[in-house]
Amino acid sequence: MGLDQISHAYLCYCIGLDQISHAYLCYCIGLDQISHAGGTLGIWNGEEVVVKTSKYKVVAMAQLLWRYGMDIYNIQNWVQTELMNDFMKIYDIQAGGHAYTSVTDLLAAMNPKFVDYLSITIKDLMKKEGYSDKFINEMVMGALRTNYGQTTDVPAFVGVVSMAGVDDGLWSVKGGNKKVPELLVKHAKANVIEGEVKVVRLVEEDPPLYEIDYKCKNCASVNEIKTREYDILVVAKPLHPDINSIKFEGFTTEIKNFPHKYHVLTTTMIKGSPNATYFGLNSPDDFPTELLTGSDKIHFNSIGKQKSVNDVDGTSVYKVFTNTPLDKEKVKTYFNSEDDLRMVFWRSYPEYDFKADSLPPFVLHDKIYYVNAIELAASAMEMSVLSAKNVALLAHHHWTGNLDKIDEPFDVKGAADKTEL
Ligand SMILES: CC(C)=CCC/C(C)=C/CC/C(C)=C/CSC[C@H](N)C(=O)O
Repeated sequence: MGLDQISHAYLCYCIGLDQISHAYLCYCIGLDQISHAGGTLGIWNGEEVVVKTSKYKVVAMAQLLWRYGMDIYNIQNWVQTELMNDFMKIYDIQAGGHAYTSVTDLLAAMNPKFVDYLSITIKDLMKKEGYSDKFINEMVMGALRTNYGQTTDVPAFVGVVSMAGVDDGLWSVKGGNKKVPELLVKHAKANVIEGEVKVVRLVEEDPPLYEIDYKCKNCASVNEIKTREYDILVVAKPLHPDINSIKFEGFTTEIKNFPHKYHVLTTTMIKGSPNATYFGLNSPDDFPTELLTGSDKIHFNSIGKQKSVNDVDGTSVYKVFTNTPLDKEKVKTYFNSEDDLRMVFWRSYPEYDFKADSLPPFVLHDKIYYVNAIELAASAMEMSVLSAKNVALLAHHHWTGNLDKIDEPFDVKGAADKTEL
């Protein structure tokens, strides 16, 4: 999961407080919001900024209507209203205790169309829906390059999530996204043991008993290996050969890594001033808050002006996403001055270059669960949250034998009568 600075209010839902305003819930667990309203958007085609919006919402809408016609209005009705409402059904579904063993069944419970969206590209789907090439090649491509470092050839589900990720109403968590897991751990009163799991061993079969060997982080000897026993395990790390170092031992059916590739992204944070001349702008102040790019021929994916996690102004920090490392020459091209620069290479999310019709399951073995199965449909912290809740419900139902809540199609209309968790 790539943790971006932007997130949706309903994240807070995952601690099980629902049905009231999500912003209020964030407040309840001690999370404040930072608004990103008043930001501007630009699209760079490699030669010029083809569109740059005003900080005033009405003017910005008029500018986008001028360039993209009704597509800009239709996308809001379709993604931000229609599909988002379907997506939000998951909160009623999970409040009713329903859980799913496969990603496709979980998506189908929100809207069966979401499953179809795994096997058509966003480009083809949007063409079918009547969107223009200009809109797809600039706006949809720009959103995908900034959110996933990829193009409009990705499956449509991750494509629509990406479009939701450039919505005007996004906000970020004051203090940084790290506050979310920190507070969840606190509210769950979990006993956190810091260490790196090396081996998962099946020691007894029915009911299963697992032994974990882990490299202890805070032990006197750094390389000390400790062992503990568990009845239920949750894997929340991609099972991919480049990322995973956990060995599964003693299983009759082997637990293997999955073959899907992860996208290697370079994120460079630069404290400085953008080179207005290079981008054909009058001054660095004209640089848009978020500059997207409309082609995979352009070296950078996006440049975004960052808001401090503590909501203080005037930081002049820009985040540059590139698919290859950003060298000194390119930094000089894009920026006039550079007071500080930090660069990270990381496997940020899956490479969505496959037909997503054979996704990993949520259940790897009796009472071993896999949260990361969801990110092959779409990576986002909101997706991880609902996957985590699904896995928690599955574990609870398997433990208590409440199997009729698993993989049952869900009637959203009757949801209100059924909530019981
Ligand atoms: C419209 C539909 C079907 C769903 C939208 C709900 C949703 C998951 C919104 C998240 C949008 C968002 C903030 C995306 C950011 S991109 C993800 C990021 N690169 C990551 O890997 O976490």
